[in-house]
Amino acid sequence: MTESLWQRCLSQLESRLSERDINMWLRPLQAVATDHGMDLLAPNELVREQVDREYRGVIESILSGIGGNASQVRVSVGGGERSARADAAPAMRGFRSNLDPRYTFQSFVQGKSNQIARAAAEQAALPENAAYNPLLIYGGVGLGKTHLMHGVGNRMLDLNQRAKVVYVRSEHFVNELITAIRHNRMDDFKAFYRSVDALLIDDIQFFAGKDRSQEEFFHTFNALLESNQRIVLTCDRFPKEVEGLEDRLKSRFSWGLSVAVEPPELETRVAILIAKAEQHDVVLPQEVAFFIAKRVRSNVRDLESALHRLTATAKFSGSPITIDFAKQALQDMLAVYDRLVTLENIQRTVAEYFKIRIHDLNAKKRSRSVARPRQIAMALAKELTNHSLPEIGAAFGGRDHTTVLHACRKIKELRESEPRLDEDYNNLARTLTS
Ligand SMILES: Nc1ncnc2c1ncn2[C@@H]1O[C@H](COP(=O)(O)OP(=O)(O)OP(=O)(O)O)[C@@H](O)[C@H]1O
Repeated sequence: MTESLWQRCLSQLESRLSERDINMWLRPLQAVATDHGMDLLAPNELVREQVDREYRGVIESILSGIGGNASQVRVSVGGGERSARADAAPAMRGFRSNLDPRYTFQSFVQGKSNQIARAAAEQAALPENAAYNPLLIYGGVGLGKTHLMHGVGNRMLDLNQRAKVVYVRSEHFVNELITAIRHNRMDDFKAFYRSVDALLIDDIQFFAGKDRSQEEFFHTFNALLESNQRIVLTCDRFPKEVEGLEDRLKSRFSWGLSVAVEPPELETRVAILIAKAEQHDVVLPQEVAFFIAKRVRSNVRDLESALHRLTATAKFSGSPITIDFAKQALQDMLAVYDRLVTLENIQRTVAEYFKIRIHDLNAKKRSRSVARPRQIAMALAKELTNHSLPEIGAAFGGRDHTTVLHACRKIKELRESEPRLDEDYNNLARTLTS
C-alpha cells in the first residue's frame, strides 16, 4: 500500500522535476509506512540530505493531495533504526551510486564537436589511466558534459560493481559543506568525500567566490589525487577564465586533461535526434530530423525539447511525423529561433567579424577580402533562415539566385579543405544562434 502510494507520488513528481533529478535522488528511495505517515529510506547521507532539503515539502504536498494519511514524511538513511549520522561517512556503508543509468557512452552520439572529449572520458574510466586524472570537461550549456561525466562513472561501475562513484553538483557540495560546518560534522563530510573511488563534480564554476568551499575542495582534491582516486569535473568555460576561482585550484585542474565539448554540427544533431527518437521507440524520418536540426542549433537540450514536443503531439493526435506536421507542432518554438536569425543580423555579424562594412557586402565589389565574407554570409543565410535563394540574392545587392547557389557550394567545398574558414563559419553560426 505504502509502496503503491509512493509510486503514484513519483509519477506526479515526473511532471514537476527533471528525469535526471528523479533518477538521481528519488528513485533510490524506499518507502515504508510508519505510525506518523511515511518513512523514505535513502541509500546514503548524500541522498538523504538532498531529499530532505529539496524535495520533502513537495512530496508531502503530493501525498496529502492523493489521499492516505501518509502526508507526514521523514527521510532517513538505510534501515531506519540506525541514525543518519552513524551511517553517513564511515566508508559509506551500503552506498549505492547516484549516477543516472541512462547517461552512458553507448547512448552518447559522437561527432566532430565532442569526439575528443568522449575519447578522453572513455580513457578516464580505465583504472590504469592516471594521466587523465583529473579529467575536466568544459563547454557551453546543454552540450553533454554531464552526460559524459556520468558515462565515466557508469563505465567504472561496469568494470567494478563495487566501485564507489559519487556524482555531485558543485552547488550541492557547497550546501553540504555549510550544513556540515553548522552541525559540527566536518569529519563526516571529509571522510565521506575522501572514501570514494571516483568523485564527479559538475559545474565547478559555481565554486567561484566561495572561498571556504574552494579550500575544502582543494584538500579533498589533493587527498583523492594522492591515492589515485578518480576525479572528473565539468565547467561551463575553460577554468582559467572563471573569475573568483583560486589560482591554486586552476593550476591543479591542469595537472590532468582538459577537453572541450563544442556545439554539435548539423550531421551530429541529426544523428542525436534519430538516436533519441529510437530510444523512445519513435521512428523519426530523416528529412524531419534534418528539418529540426537545421533550425535548432543552440544545444542538445533544446533539440531534445523539440523532439519531445514533436513526439508528444504526434502521439496525442495520432498523426504521422512529417515535415508539415513538425512545422505545425513546433511552430512557436521555431519562431523563436527564426526571429533570432534575420538577413540583416547575418550581414551585420559577418561584417563585424571580418571588419568590413555592411555596404561592401551588398556592393558590386569583387575583391577577395569582400567576396569571401559575402559568400560566407550567403551560405549562412541559406542555412540559418527560411529565405529562398532569390530572396537572399535580393538582400545582397540584388544578386541572382544562381550567385547564391554558387556561394553555398563554394563555401561547402572550402569548409572541407580549409580548416580556418570552417572555423570562421562555425564561429559565426554560433554567434548568430546562441
Ligand atoms: N552527444 C550526445 N549524444 C546524446 N545525447 C546528448 C549528447 N549531448 C548531449 N546530450 C543530451 O543532452 C542533454 C543535456 O546534456 P547535459 O546535461 O550533459 O549537458 P551539459 O553540458 O552538462 O549542460 P549544463 O552545463 O547545462 O549542465 C542530456 O539529456 C544529454 O543526454
